[in-house]
Amino acid sequence: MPDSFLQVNQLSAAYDQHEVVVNNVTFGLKEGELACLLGPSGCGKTTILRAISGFQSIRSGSIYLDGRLLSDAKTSVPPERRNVGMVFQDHALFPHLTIANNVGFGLHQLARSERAQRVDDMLHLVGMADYRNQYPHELSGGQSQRIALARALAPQPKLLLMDEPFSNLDTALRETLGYEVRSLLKESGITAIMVTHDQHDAFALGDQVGVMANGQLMQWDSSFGLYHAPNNRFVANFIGDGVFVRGQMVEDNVVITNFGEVRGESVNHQHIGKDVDMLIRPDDVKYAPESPIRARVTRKAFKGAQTLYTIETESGDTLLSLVPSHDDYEIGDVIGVSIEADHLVCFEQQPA
Ligand SMILES: Nc1ncnc2c1ncn2[C@@H]1O[C@H](COP(=O)(O)OP(=O)(O)OP(=O)(O)O)[C@@H](O)[C@H]1O
Repeated sequence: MPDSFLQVNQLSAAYDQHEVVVNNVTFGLKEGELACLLGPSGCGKTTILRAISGFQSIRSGSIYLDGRLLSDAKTSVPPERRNVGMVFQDHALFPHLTIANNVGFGLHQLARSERAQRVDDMLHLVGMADYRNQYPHELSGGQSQRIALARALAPQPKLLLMDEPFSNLDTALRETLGYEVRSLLKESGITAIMVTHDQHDAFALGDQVGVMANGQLMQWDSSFGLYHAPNNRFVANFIGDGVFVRGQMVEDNVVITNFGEVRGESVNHQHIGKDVDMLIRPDDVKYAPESPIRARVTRKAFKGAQTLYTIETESGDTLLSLVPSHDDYEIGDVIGVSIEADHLVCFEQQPA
């Protein structure tokens, strides 16, 4: 039985005779939540959306929406009966229809006056009411994406799927539009999944984020959980910056490294007494002039408010350190740092 509003259970999917491209994926989404699917190109994100929308049959597993079975190995409710809306990367607006007719396109079942009212509501919702009589070629990329969103929301779907909706937009616009879309979905209580390549988008927008690799879901968690408690090396490497240092977990919350003891709350306890590779994030490495841990700056990347330094400790370990950019150091400078890791993220040590 489904536990969540959208429940995807052990989903596997393949194209024709090809091997599976989505492998045993399970996740649940509560009503009104926005999830982001994140992962490298070709890892199966779009295929999951296609399976949920009904354009892709599934090999095994099941998909339930609001308690209703949409897909399993034997069942496939047709896309138009799923009550699922889609927004694509390229907007896919109909060029020969006005903006109003684009938005009203999926509303043929409504009476004319009701349809006009719904179109009007949707155009107001996305702040595009003044454009109703214009044509898609007269709109900017961001405006087109708003219309694509209005069109997908017009039939009042139970679930909205968005496949890289901002990828053709410049950084400033994608950020603004991202927040707009999130608040709009929250206001309307719409449950949604957004596929993205961009972890900043995923972190900023998703209530839940799924990280995928090679057709598998590596972790389904909050952004905080993915960053601070990645449950495998792939997620640790893929999410955020960081380096692995070698050490030994001597107690639950203590790892001894070549440059000293690091304390923090352990997120994987099974390594006590073992050699480990420990993840250290740049925000764990604080500038501390008096600290006995001395390190030489080997690289710097100015990021505006902060500078990301690559540093090498006297013990020969490489670390990253994020320092407010008011403190400016040159390559070759030796600085003091302290390691303040709230969480100890350790994995079984790999051969050097
Ligand atoms: N129509 C198809 N026929 C055969 N294989 C396909 C088809 N569409 C996608 N694939 C393959 O399925 C795998 C997953 O593709 P999918 O589009 O789901 O990945 P993705 O994570 O969305 O990638 P991207 O981020 O590049 O869009 C890839 O290896 C891809 O080559």
